[in-house]
Amino acid sequence: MTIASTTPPDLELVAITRSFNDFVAVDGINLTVGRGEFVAIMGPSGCGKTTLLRILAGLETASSGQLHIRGKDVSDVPVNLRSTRLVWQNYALFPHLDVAGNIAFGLTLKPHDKAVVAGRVRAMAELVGLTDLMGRKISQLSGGQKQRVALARALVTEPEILLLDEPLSALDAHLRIRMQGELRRIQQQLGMAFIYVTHNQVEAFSMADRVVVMNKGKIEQIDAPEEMYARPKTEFVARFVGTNNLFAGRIQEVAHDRVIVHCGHGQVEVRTHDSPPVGTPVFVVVQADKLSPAPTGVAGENRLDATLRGREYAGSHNVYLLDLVDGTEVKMTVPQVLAVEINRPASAWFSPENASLIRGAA
Ligand SMILES: Nc1ncnc2c1ncn2[C@@H]1O[C@H](COP(=O)(O)OP(=O)(O)OP(=O)(O)O)[C@@H](O)[C@H]1O
Repeated sequence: MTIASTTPPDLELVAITRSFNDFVAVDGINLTVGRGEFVAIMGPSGCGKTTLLRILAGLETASSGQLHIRGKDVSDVPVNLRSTRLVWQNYALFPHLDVAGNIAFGLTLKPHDKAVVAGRVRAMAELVGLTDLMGRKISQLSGGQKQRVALARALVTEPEILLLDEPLSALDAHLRIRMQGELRRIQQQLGMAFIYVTHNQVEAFSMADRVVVMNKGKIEQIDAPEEMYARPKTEFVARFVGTNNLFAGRIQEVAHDRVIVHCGHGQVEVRTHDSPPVGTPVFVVVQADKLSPAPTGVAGENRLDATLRGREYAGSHNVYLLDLVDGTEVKMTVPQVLAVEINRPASAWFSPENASLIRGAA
């Protein structure tokens, strides 16, 4: 008889909650992170991202719930014995030590053979691209180089999971994009799970295998970036992620995959096999880049007759702000400049295939 061996996930959170007096900062979080997965956590300021990361690092204790790393309950394991390491934006490097000394620091906390330390430091320096700077003082490094040192110092201890709290936010836009690619390469090379807290959606969506959106201490949605972007599941996520338009209405008719929604400005058709029943309040969600200018005076499906309120020039595209008759504000993103004046009528339309439904408030 053979016993099936199952590999436990790198991380498993079960109903993790953290309260500060009466205030619940992290509220019943359930999350499983598979082996070597890159998970980004996003959410507005104060939603509990950092508190959650600190609980994983052992810097904060959960009020209740269970925390397993590779199948072991580590809820009571102190920070210095956790197999997690935290990297954050204020590198917290030692100015009196050089690059090599900073990287080696993590290893000096436990007894290690000198040759082993030197070998591991060299390997980490190579991994993060610091080999030529080992003798430099920290004050002689750029922001990007300092972040590499902080990363190497965390990785040299061979954690099972790396936790990153806004690690790139102190870098300029150009360097940030470069470091995003570097971080992803390092993560894949090591096959290590990364839990990455960021305010930056582009960063989260371009790097992560899955994105977690938090709101008021709870998880709103966990999904692959493409899925989260194309099919937000709650009103909060639809408003938080990307540039979505939301039209409030009620399901009026359902016929196979053809769903008619009665909205404040008129009827909208959506193609979906997954419609709630007639009468249900919903939001029709359409991304701003799925709207196109509609010719004037031509009737058509999902036509939005509006007034142009403004235009924002965004380099590669233009964002047009439209007001519908019921006051709903709409954003339309198009590459071209339209021949329409502010405060004059403008029309847009979208295909029923490019709209999705989420449940609205009852
Ligand atoms: N030690 C503490 N005592 C009391 N309240 C706290 C404490 N630590 C955090 N909080 C509160 O818990 C909530 C969540 O804070 P947290 O730092 O986790 O949010 P965040 O999502 O990381 O925010 P930001 O994006 O601004 O860093 C906030 O309202 C914060 O004020």
